[in-house]
Amino acid sequence: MKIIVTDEVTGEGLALLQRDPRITLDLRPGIPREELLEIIGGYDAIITRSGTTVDKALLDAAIRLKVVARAGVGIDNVDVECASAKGVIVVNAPFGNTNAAAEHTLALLLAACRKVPAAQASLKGGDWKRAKFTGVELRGRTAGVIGIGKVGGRVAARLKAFECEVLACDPYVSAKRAQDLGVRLVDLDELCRTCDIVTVHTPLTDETRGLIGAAEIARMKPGVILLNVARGGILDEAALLAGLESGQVALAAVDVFSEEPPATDTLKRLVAHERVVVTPHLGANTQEAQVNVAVDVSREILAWLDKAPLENAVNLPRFDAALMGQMRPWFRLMAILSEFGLQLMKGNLDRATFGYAGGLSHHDCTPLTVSGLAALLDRMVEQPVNMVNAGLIAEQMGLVVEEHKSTEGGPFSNLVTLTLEGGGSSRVVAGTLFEGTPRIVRLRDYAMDFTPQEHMLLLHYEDKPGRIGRIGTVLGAHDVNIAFLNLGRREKRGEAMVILSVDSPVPPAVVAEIGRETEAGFIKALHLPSAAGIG
Ligand SMILES: NC(=O)c1ccc[n+]([C@@H]2O[C@H](COP(=O)([O-])OP(=O)(O)OC[C@H]3O[C@@H](n4cnc5c(N)ncnc54)[C@H](O)[C@@H]3O)[C@@H](O)[C@H]2O)c1
Ligand SMILES: O=C(O)[C@H](O)COP(=O)(O)O
Repeated sequence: MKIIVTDEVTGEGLALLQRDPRITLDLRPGIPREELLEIIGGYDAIITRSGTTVDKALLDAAIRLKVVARAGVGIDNVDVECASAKGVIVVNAPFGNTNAAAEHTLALLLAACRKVPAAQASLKGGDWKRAKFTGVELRGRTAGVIGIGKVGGRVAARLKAFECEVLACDPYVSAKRAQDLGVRLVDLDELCRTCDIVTVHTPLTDETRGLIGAAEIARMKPGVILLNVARGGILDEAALLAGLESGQVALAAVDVFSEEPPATDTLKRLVAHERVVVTPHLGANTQEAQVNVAVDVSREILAWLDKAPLENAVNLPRFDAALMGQMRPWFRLMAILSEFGLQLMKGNLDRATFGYAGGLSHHDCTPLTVSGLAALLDRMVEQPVNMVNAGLIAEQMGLVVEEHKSTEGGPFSNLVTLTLEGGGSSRVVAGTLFEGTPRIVRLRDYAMDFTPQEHMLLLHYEDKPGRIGRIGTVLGAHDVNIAFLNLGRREKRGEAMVILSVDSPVPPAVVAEIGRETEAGFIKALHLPSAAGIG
């Protein structure tokens, strides 16, 4: 696996990858965009921070790319939708820099309140001035935290330690979350009207862009203190500058900008404003956080290589790690059933129904459905399909996907049934695991029992003496060795479903000959790479 690292990601955290003989790691922090576009096609994974824009143009050029790993939490620099459509997994490190960002928020707030940067510059410049740098205290003030997720929650707790009354606005958290943090949940309007300090800690989304703009600032208390250590643009920068210039905003602290580095006139004036404390997106820049996030994304990449569950994939359906662990042995059966069913289909596939019976039905079987669907579609469409893009591709194709559950598995403690419908017909194939090995136990309405193999021959005919002998004779005459045979039928001399596994592919002419010899109503040679553990 070839991995390119395009931002400053600490080597200590990447050691896990460097030690792995399967991996070649190219450290190219700060690589110019044009050069990256030229070489990205040779890489399987990219590790970034906020400094690299992983947009459609980059993803289009990244023909080999499997994983985008963001060594940090914010993924607004990654076109996740485009990555998903291409089946590229996007992972991040959502927890590793939380504390660093929360501490930095408080560092900036205190620095702004006590005029630390200006006082330091004055002293280092040779002055000894004190009155000019008289500050304000946090104790007794009302602070409003917008977004009480991982960072905002920690900021709220720290503000309380400074004896602030803390209000929070977050429409997506439970009352219990606010209660546990000891903060009062209010709406944005009340927060704006009542707080002395307002700090934003939401992700940057269409909903939060400009969440605090001119109208909100105008509603705030004169002399309000504003902070943005989340993402540039949540706190509208032009409105903030106007608020500072009018005196409505007394102090501000900004770590993040809508354009980094800040280049527009507004941003330059904001950075230069004497009542603003600024840092160049340093919220996550602690030694601890940088090791954390680098280790976290390295683990995710190794998990991907080992086909183990990913914990922080942002565009994989989110499954509990324990559930994925339990479901993993079933993935191969899902691939086999899908491949088997699809090879029996005649027309276009309109509907795929995944049925789970017995013990399995007590679990969330979505991982199985998604992996079965991915296996189906991977054989139907040209682009690679995996659990990331399977749902999207099914939707684009107009394929109806259904899941049914029943506690009743008949003689089986667990049973998976795949029904494929299309072109006016349907195909049913069911299987289970015996001691961890996939077995097919039903074809259409015939009870069967066989371990699927790479090369198989399936026939349906009227059961008469000598037919199996003829199959053996024809195959023998063409040097095709039979490994196993299983026959399913409902009554003596009735119709029979016969499946044979053979050591080598059965040529089409031999298939036709067996069909004639046995007067088969249906005969098909099947090739199941997934049964051989391939694909
Ligand atoms: N400056 C830095 O270096 C740095 C470091 C870490 C995180 N961050 C940024 O901090 C922000 C928060 O990160 P996090 O890990 O706490 O994320 P998180 O997902 O844990 O929390 C975000 C919270 O915002 C809330 N939210 C979403 N939309 C909202 C809205 N319209 N109004 C109010 N609340 C809303 C969510 O419900 C959630 O509770 C992100 O933007 C992240 O990128 C910056
Ligand atoms: O989203 C994040 O994790 C923080 O903003 C940190 O970004 P960075 O990794 O570019 O410092």
